[in-house]
Amino acid sequence: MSKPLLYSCWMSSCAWRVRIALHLKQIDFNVKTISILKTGEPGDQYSEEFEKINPMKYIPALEIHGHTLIESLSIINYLEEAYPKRRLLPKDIFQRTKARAISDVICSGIQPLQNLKVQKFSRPDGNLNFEWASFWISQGFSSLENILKESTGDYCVGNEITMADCCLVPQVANARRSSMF
Ligand SMILES: O=C(O)/C=C/C(=O)CC(=O)CC(=O)O
Repeated sequence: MSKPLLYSCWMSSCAWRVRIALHLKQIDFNVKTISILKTGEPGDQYSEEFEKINPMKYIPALEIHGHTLIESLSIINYLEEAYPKRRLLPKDIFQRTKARAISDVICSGIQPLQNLKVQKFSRPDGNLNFEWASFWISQGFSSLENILKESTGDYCVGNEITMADCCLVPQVANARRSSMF
């Protein structure tokens, strides 16, 4: 079998979630870089070639076993089912639901509000809008802190790494990049 191929970019928090999951599950993979932010020209996610990979024009996408998977959480859920060895969801059903909920909060409630295209659309000059990004990340993190108070141990949910941690770490990096800290 050829190695899985991840369409990724160093600055993409969405792709980073999947990179963490692949590494935790010790799955060897190749990377095809999609530069999502370029000066003076559209990022590679807008190329005709990449639109065929993911019509949403977002990374990540993962080519694996002859299939192309999109959306970071769907990909992580696939990895969890296909490669159960190093679990990313707790055994307990309520802990599992918490891990999924925290992942959803980050992936649906925080990150999309500071996506590159959203930041650019929020300014008349079409440049990145760090003030906008910081505002929404800060709002989201305030709520997330309260959610984590109920679930956290060494990690987001209890004392085992879960998919919630795969989502949190890259989001903290996004916050740093938007000069929140
Ligand atoms: O906003 C865009 O044009 C593209 C976004 C993505 O490809 C998703 C992504 O990686 C967003 C991020 O984590 O920065």
